[in-house]
Amino acid sequence: HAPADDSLYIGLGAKEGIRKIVATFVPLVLADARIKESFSETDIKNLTLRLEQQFCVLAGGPCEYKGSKMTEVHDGLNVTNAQFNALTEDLQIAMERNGVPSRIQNKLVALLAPMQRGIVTK
Ligand code: HEM
Repeated sequence: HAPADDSLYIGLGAKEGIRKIVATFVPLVLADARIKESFSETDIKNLTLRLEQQFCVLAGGPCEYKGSKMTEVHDGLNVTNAQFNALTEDLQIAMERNGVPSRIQNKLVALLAPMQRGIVTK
């Protein structure tokens, strides 16, 4: 079969680029008054690792996501659309700060959008 399209993965800076984006993203989330409360009992090291894996897989990179299903993880957190948008905004800021072109930023955000249905429960 045809090789996987890894142009987004490359655009994000491959494994090291994704690591840096997540390393910027997580502290932004934890400082964001709109959503930080949700993460008060979260294992941040685990969250960081899972986000790296998930973004890598979504971008077409050579990774495996070994976390839980999005519906299971976020069930009971009462996540709102506004919170989903706040988190997405933080991700865009994180990508911006790491020099990711907006065309590439938009591609990752577009891949996250369909997850909204499984994450937002309120
Ligand atoms: C595109 C949107 C989102 C994505 C891709 C995403 C992705 C993830 C991933 C990969 C994990 C780790 C799963 C694991 O440990 O196995 C996680 C955990 C978590 N997410 Fe999200 N998430 C999103 C939106 C949100 C929003 C909007 C909130 C709340 C404001 C939220 C709150 C949490 C919390 C609290 C945890 C940790 C749960 C725990 O420790 O049990 N997430 N998320």
